[in-house]
Amino acid sequence: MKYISTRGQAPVLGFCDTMLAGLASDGGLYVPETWPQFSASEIHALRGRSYAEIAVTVMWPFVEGEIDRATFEGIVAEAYGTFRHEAVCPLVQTGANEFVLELFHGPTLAFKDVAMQLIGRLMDHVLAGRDERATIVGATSGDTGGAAIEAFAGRERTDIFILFPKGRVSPVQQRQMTSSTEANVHALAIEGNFDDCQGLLKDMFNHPAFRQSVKLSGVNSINWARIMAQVVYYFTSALSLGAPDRPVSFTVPTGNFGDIFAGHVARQMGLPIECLVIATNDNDILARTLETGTYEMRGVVKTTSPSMDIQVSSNFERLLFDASGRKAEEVRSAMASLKQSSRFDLAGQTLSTIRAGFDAGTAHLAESAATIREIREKSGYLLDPHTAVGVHVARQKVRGAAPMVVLGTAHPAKFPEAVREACGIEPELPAWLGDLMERHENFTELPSDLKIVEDHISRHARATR
Ligand SMILES: Cc1ncc(COP(=O)(O)O)c(C=O)c1O
Ligand SMILES: N[C@@H](CCOP(=O)(O)O)C(=O)O
Repeated sequence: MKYISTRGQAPVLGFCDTMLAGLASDGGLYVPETWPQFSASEIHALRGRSYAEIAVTVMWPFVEGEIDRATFEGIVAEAYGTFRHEAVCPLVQTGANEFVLELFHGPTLAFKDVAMQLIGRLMDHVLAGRDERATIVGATSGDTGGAAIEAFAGRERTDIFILFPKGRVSPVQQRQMTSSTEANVHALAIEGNFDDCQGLLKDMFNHPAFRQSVKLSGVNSINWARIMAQVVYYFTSALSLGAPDRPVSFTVPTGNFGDIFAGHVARQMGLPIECLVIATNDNDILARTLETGTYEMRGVVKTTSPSMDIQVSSNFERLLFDASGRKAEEVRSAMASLKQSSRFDLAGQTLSTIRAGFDAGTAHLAESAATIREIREKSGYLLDPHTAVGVHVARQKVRGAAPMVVLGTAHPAKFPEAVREACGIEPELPAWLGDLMERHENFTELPSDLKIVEDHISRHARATR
């Protein structure tokens, strides 16, 4: 498979170079040249297979020709062997026709583990084959950082620097990022919000001298490999609920639009998905965009679902590209307008295409707290505040007979305060993470200043030596 940039002005790359590049050199995001197709009978044949087997089949067209099949199978089996549930991503029924897809059985209790556990191993494999090193820089609103650190800690060929917004992540999320004892891990607390961290990251990618000198690579969902790994659980869950004979809908708690874009990819590949519902918290830029046709940034509001406190939703660019009929000039003009005036208008046809496949809704603070309480009372199930945003929105959007799957993006114990305030119960960390909050913290505080952050990374990255 070859990969092209959404802005149409970067070199066409194979899978390994796309994964190592992270962001395209023209500032765009890489997407596959075409969507692989799975027929109904090919999807049917996946029924009853293990998560790892389905993962290999679904991802193979994206990596074929670049990684040997047996090696890929070994890497996938090892990655999902780290999950503490035999099904890897199990489904739990929470309502009459409503299910939560638990994506938080990995090492850091967040859906990010699904992709990170794979990418850490894939990158190692590719870098070893080339005898190269890389410097991974990531921006996080809380969960990506912990999952990336867990996946890359102690790896010989990479150093990892994670930029997180100081004071805006939960204490559990912070400790997951700051308590590693490995020398290749660097947690950086940035004065600002997640958008500032992501802005710094994109500026580093758009700075060729720095990018080259540290051999910059990224593991945010701007990296295609992240999306590829997340496509798999749409297949596994839909299969469990009767696909391909019965369509399924998904509601996805959304911030950077990576997780829901993976659902779009699954649908483009042939999985019968009726509707993809975007669920936002009070940072509702995407819900407003679908309603008004204008993507317009406002300030970031602090909520109880901090990982979704985002305004610049990077992967929306990938959807824009696809929904416009893959017109790179339309994407370039939208992104130029966003940079200049913090807004852009969607072209009429692009907006209609998006509205045909997606719906969107918002859960305000009190609504997500009420949802945690209500589900706990009625079914005994404890939601984290991000998943609660999803369940609240899903319940406003139910239509037709298709089962509604809400993506359960984090374990409630990552956000004990918000859960306790909502329903009076303080969720506990699993025993194997029981000492997390006693572990020693190690991080560096930096201002939101590109030069200062780049200098810090250059001084500590081994790839520069
Ligand atoms: C717990 C949780 N839920 C939802 C999201 C939103 O996912 P995405 O950024 O892929 O839209 C995130 C962050 O990415 C998260 O950490
Ligand atoms: N919510 C995310 C923000 C970054 O998202 P990513 O999917 O692009 O890595 C987080 O938890 O950091």
